[in-house]
Amino acid sequence: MNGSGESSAEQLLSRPGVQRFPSSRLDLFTARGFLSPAQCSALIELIETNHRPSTIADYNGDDAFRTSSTCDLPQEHAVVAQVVAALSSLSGIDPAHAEPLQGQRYEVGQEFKAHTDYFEPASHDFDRYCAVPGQRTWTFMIYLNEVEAGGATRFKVIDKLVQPETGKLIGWNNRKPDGNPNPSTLHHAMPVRRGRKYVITQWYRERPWG
Ligand SMILES: O=C(O)CCC(=O)C(=O)O
Ligand SMILES: [Fe+2]
Repeated sequence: MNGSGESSAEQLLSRPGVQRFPSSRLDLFTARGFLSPAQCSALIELIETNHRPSTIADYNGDDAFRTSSTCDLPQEHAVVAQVVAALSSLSGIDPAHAEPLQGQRYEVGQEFKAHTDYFEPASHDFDRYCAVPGQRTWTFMIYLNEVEAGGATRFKVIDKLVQPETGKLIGWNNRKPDGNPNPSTLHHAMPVRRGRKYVITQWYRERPWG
């Protein structure tokens, strides 16, 4: 178990079904069927019963930048505990470094415009978000359903589009090999055009969450 919030290609690829996207600019991995349809429906139910408008760190003046709803998933719920443990076992990262697992719901027209998950080191809010747990290291996101139309995650710099699929995981390293934030992780949750989209996200930090 890794105590620095760090995973690796070797660790992730040791699990059957994990694939690496070929790119020298970014460490990006996918795994289909990481969660079962039953686990996905249980998580959708939790998101449906407890969500609020999403927010962003470092507000940029665009009220339409992130229009989804967010759910702080209850850690004591069995399926949430299972997912946290499964992601820790996949990544090799100590769950103490995990932020609380979050769910997102996107309705038709909702999106999260192009952004990176790390906090800008020079930003106003850096200390507020990172003083205790440090920077975000890895992101793991799981799609909980098939969206009728739209809702893909687009990695603009490497020109990769990931389509939502029940139980499919994507994960990436937010830093470059030298440890600095990697701008090639820029991604856009494209607007849903028909249906709804549900995802959960696990962000890991350099130090224990708290
Ligand atoms: O919903 C997606 O496809 C991406 C979500 C995302 O990038 C985020 O919540 O940081
Ligand atoms: Fe993101």
